Order: sequence, then C-alpha cells, then structure tokens
Amino acid sequence: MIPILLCLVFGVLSLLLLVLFIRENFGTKKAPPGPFRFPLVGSLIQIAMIHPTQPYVAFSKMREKYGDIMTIKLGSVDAVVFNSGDVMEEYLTKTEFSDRYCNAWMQERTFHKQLGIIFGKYPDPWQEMRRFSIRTLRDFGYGKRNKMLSVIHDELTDIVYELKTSINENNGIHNFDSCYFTISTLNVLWSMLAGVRYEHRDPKLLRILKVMQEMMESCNFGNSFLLAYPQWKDWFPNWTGMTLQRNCFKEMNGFCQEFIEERRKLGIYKTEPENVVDEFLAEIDAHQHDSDTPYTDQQLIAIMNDLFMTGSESTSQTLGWCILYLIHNPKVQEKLQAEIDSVVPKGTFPVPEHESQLHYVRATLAETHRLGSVAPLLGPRVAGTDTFCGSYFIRKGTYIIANMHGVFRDKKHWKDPENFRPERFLDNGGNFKNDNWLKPFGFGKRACLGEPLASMNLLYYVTILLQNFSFFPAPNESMPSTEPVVGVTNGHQPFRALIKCRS
Ligand code: HEM
Repeated sequence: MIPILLCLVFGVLSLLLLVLFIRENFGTKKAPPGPFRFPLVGSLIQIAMIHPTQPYVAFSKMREKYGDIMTIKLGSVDAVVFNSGDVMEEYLTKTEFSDRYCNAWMQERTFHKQLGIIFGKYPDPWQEMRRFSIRTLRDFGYGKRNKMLSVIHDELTDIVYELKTSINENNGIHNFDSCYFTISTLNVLWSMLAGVRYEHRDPKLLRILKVMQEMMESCNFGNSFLLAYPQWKDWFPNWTGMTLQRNCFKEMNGFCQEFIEERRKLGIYKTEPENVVDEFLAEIDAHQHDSDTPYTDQQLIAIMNDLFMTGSESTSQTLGWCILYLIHNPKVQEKLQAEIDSVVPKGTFPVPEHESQLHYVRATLAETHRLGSVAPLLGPRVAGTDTFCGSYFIRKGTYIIANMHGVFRDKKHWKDPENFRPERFLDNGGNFKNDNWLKPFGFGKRACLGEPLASMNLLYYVTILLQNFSFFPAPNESMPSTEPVVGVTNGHQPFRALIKCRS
C-alpha cells in the first residue's frame, strides 16, 4: 500500500513540475528569449554558474545569446533584463515602466508600504512627493549655485584640513574606508533638508552609516534571496540578512523620527519654516483631516531616509573610486593636476566660471562613473501594464532590470572598457564630450533627483583634492584592489594611500 501511495505522490509531483516547466519555458510565446526557467529556482542556477556574486556580469554574458531584451526568472519573480543603452532610453522613459518594483521585502524599509521617493508608487503619491521635495529643497538653496557653493566650500576646507592632519600624524598614509566622504557630502544636502551640518567624525552618524552600509551590502537587486523569495524574510531572517536590515531600518527611522519630533516641539514650522522638514510638518498639519493625504509622519520619514541614503552613499563612493583609479593611473593624475593648476589659481576655490574649462576633470569623472558603475542595475522598475517592447510581450507586474554595468562595459561601444581612459570623453580639441551610453543617473521620470548636486559636488571635490594633494599607492603594500564590494550599489573596498601635499 505504502509503495503505491509513494508512487502516486511521486507521479503527481513529477507531473506538476513538468507542467510548471512547460509553462515557464514555452507558455508565453511572445516573451523575450532567455535561459531555461526551472521550477522553483527559475534562472538562478545559470546566473550563479556564470557569476555567483555579480549578477550583472551574468546578464551581460547571457546577452551574447539572448540579446538586448531577455527574460529571466529569479526564484518566484518574473523579470526582464534590458541590456543596452538604446533599449533603456526607449523604454525606461515611458510611463509603462515608470513605477518601481517593490515587493514585501522592499516595503519593510518603509513601514510595509510603498512610501518615499525611491520606491514611491507611480504616478501618485510619488509624483507629489518628488515635486514637493524638489520645490522645497530649491526654496532652501538646492540648485542655486552660490548657496550650494558656500556649503561645499565649508566642507572642502574641513576635508583638506582633516587630510593634512591625518597624513601628518600617520607618515603620509591615509585609510580611505568606504564612508570617508560620506558625512561631508551628506552635509551639503542635509543643510537644506534639515538645516543641520554634522561633524565628519560624529559618532552617532558614523554608527548609522556603518549599519546602512552593511544593509546595502547584504542585498542586491539582481540575485539576492530576499528578492527572489520575499517570504523567506520571515522564515530565515538571520540567514537571509533580514535581521541585519531590520536593525538598520530601525536605526535610521529612529534617527529621522527623533529629528522630526525636535522640529515639531520647536514649533517654528508653523510660522517661519526653516528647512524641508519644517515645510512638510506644515503640510501634515494642513492635511490632518484628510484621510487620503500622502502627508504623514511615515511618508516624511521615508523621504528623509531616501535622501539620507542616496545623498551620502553614491557621491562618496564615486569620489573613493576616482581616487583609487588615480592611484592606479598616475599619468591621468598628472594631467588632471596640470589642468587644474592652469585653470584655478593656487590656493583659491574653483568658481562657476571655471567649470566649463575643466574638461579633463569632467572627462575623468565621466570615466569614473563608467568604470566604477556605482548603480550597476539602476533602480528597480516594473511593467505597470501589459505592454510590448517591440514585438515582445511584457506582462504587467514583470520586474524590469536595467543592466547598466553591462552598458558601461560594452566592448563594441567602448573598445577597451576595462581601461581607465578619460580621453574617451574628449574631442580632438581636448574639449569634454558626452557619450549617450553614459547615463549614470538613469532615465526618464525616475532619473536621479540629486544629479545637479552630485555633479557639482564631484567636480569641486576632485578639483580641490587634486589641487592640494597627490595620491600614491602605500609603499611596500600591494596595489589596492579595484574589485567592487557588491550590494545595492557597487562600492570600492577600503584602501590605504600615500598622500603628499602639493606645494
Ligand atoms: C554620484 C552620485 C549619484 C549617482 C550615480 C546616482 C544614481 C542614481 C540612479 C541610477 C538612480 C535610479 C534612476 C533610475 O531608476 O532610472 C537614482 C535615483 C535617485 N537618486 Fe541618485 N545618484 C547619485 C546621487 C544622488 C544624490 C546626491 C541624491 C540626493 C539629492 C540622489 C537622490 C536620488 C533619488 C531621490 C532617487 C529616486 C528617484 C525616483 O525614483 O524618483 N541621488 N540615482
């Protein structure tokens, strides 16, 4: 009796798996091509076999066989990968692809709802929250060059002083951990958002940044278990990294909540709002009898959280990558310094008129964006309706992955993508020239909100750093690694450098 029962169970299971297998691979006739999707795991095995930790490398390899638009399955999640700049430009700018993919795991960060700007629900309330944030940030100086420059100057004065002190105390050696520039670059944004500037070694902030970084490293948008099987967050919270992430959310939400309460108690927001948080508090009061209002404490915490994360992490990682690449490429460093010395008088800060003359600085930054690839898969998108990409059918709810890393390393386009060569962004006259394949800030309505600030920060930081210092490998140590620390963003590994002051 038992063997018959076993056979029956086995038979039914096999049949079920076969039906699933056929449905996955042959059911959707017009879907983009892609690797076999096995029941339960989908294409995760094939991705892991090509590159277990860097899913974007696997997507680029698969592109050779399946093309620029390809179907994959990540555990339980149906996904389509866009593998070329042209495809991203064509489709990520359309309304059908303007919402974010935001599953139960991603919603844990924002009170189990789709709140904030990064993951805000398209079109609303995302649209209103993004417009509100930009408008009020502008009221407090965002986008106004002189106001932003005065904060950047203060930050740079401190950074130069701190670096000089550090190298005096450590025989010229400085340790660039992944948070080195974080508080400094965050301050420029935070002064407008919250009217606050933090000490670069503020212990509370450093602790939050550390947990935030661990959180960012414990997940990615390409092949992490929590993405593929969101329900595992409650079944295996330790093993999947969920416990660590929950601690981070608690810490960051607590930090924002505390600040909001301080401002509320102060009450200035009612008469003379001093920053974006004050303006939002006034909106909360104004909408308190509206049950559908997006202006809530939770929404404000989510927005602060989004801007805290994006405003600090990506810019400081890009700066770190730039110094690392300069250590590996001393000739580029020399050219950079020659240009800076010829444009910006020694001992002075650059001013806006210098920006258009700093061609090699801009080319070096463009090349850093390309090779560092800080946002290797952009931000997760979703197909908001049943739709088509050319002749391929994309079902509503499909997770859309933009393989930006693949675009930045495309051999056909860049010829020698593995080399750090800023000259590729210069024309014959030595003037900076953009390349349509370099879109580090994304596409369409969901493109980066912070691009003007990030670009300005990067230009001024690199100019001042290279005006004052030269960076070399630490003596008697191996060259610092350029292998990324993979996570939601591609960070650089901590590295040690010998720094010399320039006379
Ligand atoms: C080097 C620095 C930065 C890089 C490379 C970068 C890159 C990106 C990318 C690739 C996206 C996703 C775009 C898409 O899905 O098409 C994004 C979104 C975003 N970024 Fe940045 N970013 C940087 C700095 C900043 C800064 C300084 C801020 C803060 C002011 C910021 C705020 C945001 C926000 C709020 C979003 C979400 C936009 C939305 O969904 O509407 N970013 N960023």
